[in-house]
Amino acid sequence: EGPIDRKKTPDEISSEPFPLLAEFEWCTMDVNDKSQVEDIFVLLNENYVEDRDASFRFKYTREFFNWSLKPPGWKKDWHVGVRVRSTGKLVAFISAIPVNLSVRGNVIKSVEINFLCVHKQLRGKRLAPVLIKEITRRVNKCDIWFALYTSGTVLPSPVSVCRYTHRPLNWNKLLDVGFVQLPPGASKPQMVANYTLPKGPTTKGLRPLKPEDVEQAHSLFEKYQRRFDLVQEFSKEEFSHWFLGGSEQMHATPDTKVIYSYVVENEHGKITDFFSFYSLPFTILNNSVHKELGIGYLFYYASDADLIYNNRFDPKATSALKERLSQLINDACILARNAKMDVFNALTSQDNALFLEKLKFGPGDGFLNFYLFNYRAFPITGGIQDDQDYDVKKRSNVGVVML
Ligand SMILES: Cc1c(C(=O)c2nccn2C)oc2cccc(OCCCNCc3cccnc3)c12
Repeated sequence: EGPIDRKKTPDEISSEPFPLLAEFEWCTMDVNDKSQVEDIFVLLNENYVEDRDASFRFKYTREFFNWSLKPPGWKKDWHVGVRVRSTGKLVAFISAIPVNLSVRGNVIKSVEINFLCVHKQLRGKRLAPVLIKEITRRVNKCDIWFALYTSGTVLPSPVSVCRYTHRPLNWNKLLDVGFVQLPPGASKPQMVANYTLPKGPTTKGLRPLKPEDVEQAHSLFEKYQRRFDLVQEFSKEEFSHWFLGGSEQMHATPDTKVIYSYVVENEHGKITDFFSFYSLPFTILNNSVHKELGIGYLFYYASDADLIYNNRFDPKATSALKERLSQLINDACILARNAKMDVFNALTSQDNALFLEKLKFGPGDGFLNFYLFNYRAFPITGGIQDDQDYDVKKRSNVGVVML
C-alpha cells in the first residue's frame, strides 16, 4: 500500500494550462461572485448526473455550492471552468477541495474531486479527461499528489464500492414518480402505514448542533472515526464548516437549508451522540405533477455507545451500538420527513449495516465506487456481500461520505 508515482516536486509540473480545443478557454471560477455560482448552478442543473432511466437529475442548489466548495483551505484555482471563447458560456466544470485522508492509518494530504460536468452537447469530445488533467496539474502545483473521488460508473480499480439504500418517507409521492412500485398483494394504505413515522424525534436530549458543542462533538467524532480504514480527518474548523455550514447555513430558511446536524446531550451536559444529513433534491424530469423529489442523505455521525468496549465486533458492543444508532437514525428520518423530504438515502458504508434493515431502508439499484488517485490500497469493504447484496452482518470500513 502506498503512493504509485515517484515523489515529485511542484517545479517539475508545467505552469502552462493544459491545451484546449481552440473554441474553448479555461476560466477559474470565483465562487464568491454570485453570478459565477449561478453559472455553475445552471450548468449542473441542466447537465449533471441523472439516474439510469433519465427520470431524475441532481439539483445541487446555490447554497449547496456555497457550502461544499468553500471548506477551510479552499482555493479559487481549484474551481475550474471551461467557457466557449466566442460567447463566454460555461460548458464544463470540475472542482477540488483539500482533505486530510487517512488510509489504514496513513495520513495523506489529498483533494476530493467533485462536480465534474460537461455540457450534454459537448459529450464525446474528450473534454472530461482534459478537465481531470488540468485540475491534477493545478493541485500538483500546490504539492498535493493524491485525490479521492467517487463515481456511479465503474472505472479502473475502485478501493471500495457501496450500495445505495433508500428509506421512503412520502411513499405516495415516490409511487407517483415511479421510484417505488406497489408490491403484488399489497395496498397503498398498507404501504403508507408501513413507512409512517412518529410526529417528532423520540431520543431524549436530542437537539440541533450549536457552535458551543463543536469542542465535544468534534472530539466524540474523532474517536468514533478511528474504527474505519478510509476516513477524512477533520480539524475543529473543518468540523464547524461541514456540520454548522457557516453563517449562511446557521440562518438558513427551510428552502435554503442544506446541512442538518444534531447532538444528544445527556443529563450531565455530555454530548454522547451526533448525526447529520444533507438536503440534495432531484429534479423530476418526466412528471407533470411533481417537479422535485426532496432527498435527505445520511452524512456523518458518531456515538459513544460502543466506545467503552475495545472491540467494535464484540457482540455486546455491536448490540449496544445497533440499538443506539437505530434510535438516532430513525430520528434523522423523522426530521428529514419534517423538512419535507420524500426519501432518506444512505450507503452501506460506516456502521450503517447495523440499522438499515430495521429502519426499513431498501436496497437501491445503484452502487457508489470510491477511487484513490496515485495511491495503491488493498480493497476496503463497503458493507456489501460478494453477491452485491447488503446484509446486516457485513459492516464496512469506509468512513468517508462524499457529497
Ligand atoms: C445518488 C443516489 C441515489 C439515487 O440515485 C436516487 N435516490 C432516490 C432516487 N434515486 C434515483 O440513491 C442513493 C442512495 C445513497 C447514496 C446516493 O448517492 C451518494 C452521493 C452521490 N454523490 C453524487 C454522485 C453520485 C454518482 C455519480 N456522481 C455523483 C444515492
